[in-house]
This record gives sequence, structure tokens and C-alpha cells, in this order.
Amino acid sequence: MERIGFIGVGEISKAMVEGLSDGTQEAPPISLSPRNAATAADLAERFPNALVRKDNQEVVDHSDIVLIALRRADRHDALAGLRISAEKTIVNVIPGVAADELRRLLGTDAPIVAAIPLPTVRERGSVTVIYPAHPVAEAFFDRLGGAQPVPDETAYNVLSAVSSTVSTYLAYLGALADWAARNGVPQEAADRYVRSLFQGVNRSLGEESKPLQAIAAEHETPGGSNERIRTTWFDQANGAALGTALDGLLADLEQPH
Ligand SMILES: NC(=O)C1=CN([C@@H]2O[C@H](COP(=O)(O)OP(=O)(O)OC[C@H]3O[C@@H](n4cnc5c(N)ncnc54)[C@H](OP(=O)(O)O)[C@@H]3O)[C@@H](O)[C@H]2O)C=CC1
Repeated sequence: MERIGFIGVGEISKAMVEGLSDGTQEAPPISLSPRNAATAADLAERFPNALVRKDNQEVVDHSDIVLIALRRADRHDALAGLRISAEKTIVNVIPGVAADELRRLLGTDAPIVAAIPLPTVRERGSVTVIYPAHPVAEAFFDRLGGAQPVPDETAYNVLSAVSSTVSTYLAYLGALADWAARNGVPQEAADRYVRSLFQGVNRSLGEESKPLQAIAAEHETPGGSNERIRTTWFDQANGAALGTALDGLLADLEQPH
């Protein structure tokens, strides 16, 4: 079985380790980098297949697949001087760090695959976008809910920008609950109702043969109150502002750093 190593053991690595290890029949051997010792030690204690290594090079040496899950600013400090031989596979989850840059930094001939895992890989509940298609990376993310290879780097960056809207979506739900609370509904009841409302709505996303805009239309009566909020709040100016924010992020992701 392929051995997996994590350089950077923060939130997203934790989710991947849990998804690979929790309640699975055949959990792969996992090596964890030692920094963020509390999270690494917690994972190693919970999962017998996971071990904390003494340094990042040891993680690489004990792995067939090396996950790079660092904050962008830490990449030079963490990766300079690491030796990764050509038969290993590198999976990079740092947004906006192109394969060419990583290859120069690491001085390696190993294949480099970029990936956008979401925290729900913890429950093996989301598909991970990868670029380029690569059988080892695909098999890895199949263990975590599935892999979705995209044909080019632009498509990868576009979907990376789209996946950066999740906290905005959740903050929007929070704003609805807060508005209800300001208008007299106890906060707990408002939170509970908003959660239940959108959990129900999100289930309708499972109808994959239906376009998203058709699902939206089904939740709206012509002349009704859903239409009123959409057209008065999510109006042209608001839709255009969203497009501008995404365009700006995409330009940043596409620019070499
Ligand atoms: N969280 C998410 O949902 C997603 C995140 N990403 C991307 O993945 C990357 C990691 O994100 P996330 O897990 O949230 O970030 P975290 O900050 O939670 O984790 C990054 C980890 O890297 C560690 N680190 C820093 N320097 C080194 C080093 N020299 N050697 C080894 N480890 C080091 C940090 O340790 P310390 O805390 O001690 O500094 C920290 O634990 C980011 O680039 C992010 O944009 C991608 C998809 C989804």
C-alpha cells in the first residue's frame, strides 16, 4: 500500500489524515511532519497508522506520496534543501504555487500534482479537484471521496477561486441568523432554523441532472418573496461585485509569486 507523508500538519492535513484513517478497513501508513506538535501528536495517538517523524526529510523518506500542505509564506523555509526522488508523487495543496515554482524550489523530477481538498474530505464527503490528471493522485483522492481532474491550469485556478467562497457562504448563513436574532428571535432558535433550512436546500443539490439555475428557479414563485429578495439584494450590481472579487482572486492565483 502507498505510504503517505504530510509536510505541514494543520487543518487540511488533519482532515485528510482523519478521512484516510477513521473507520477505514485498510488505513495507509502515514508520516507527519513534527511542527504543530500538538496536532501531529493527537493524530498519531488516535490512529495507529500515523507516526510523527523527526523532520521533514524523514517524512519524505518514509513516503511514496508527499502532501505539501503549508501556508504559502512558509514554503521556502519548509521545503528548501528537501530531497524528493523522481519515483515519488508530490501533491501540492498550496493555492497559487505553480508546479514550475515548486519544482525549482525542490529541484526534483518527481511528478507534481496540484489539488484542492476541502475540509469535508474528513468524512470522505467531497470530490477533490486535481491538475494534471495522475493515476497515483487520483487513487489517493478516491480514498477521500473522489478526484476530479481538470484539463488545464486555468480551469484549476478558476475552481480554486470558486472553492474560496465557502466561508462567505457560511458567513451569509450566519448573517441571516443574526438578522433574525436582532429582530426578536432568540439566537439559538434562529441558528437552528437557518441550519435546518439550508441543510434541506443543500440536499436538492444532489439532483445532478438539473442545472443549478433550474434548482434555484424551483425555489422561487414568480412575484413571490424569494424572487423579491433575489432581485433586490442579489441584483446585477451585487452579482457583478461577486464576479469582480472572483476575477481579482483568479488574477492573483495565475500570477507567479
Ligand atoms: N484549510 C482548508 O480548508 C484548505 C487549505 N488549503 C491550503 O492548504 C495549506 C494549509 O492550510 P491549513 O491546513 O488550513 O493551514 P494551517 O496553518 O492550519 O497549517 C499549516 C501548517 O504548516 C505548519 N508549518 C509551518 N512551517 C512548517 C515547516 N517548516 N515544516 C513543517 N510544517 C510547517 C504550520 O505549523 P505552525 O502552526 O507551527 O506554524 C501549520 O501547522 C494552505 O496553503 C491553504 O491555503 C487548501 C485547501 C483547503
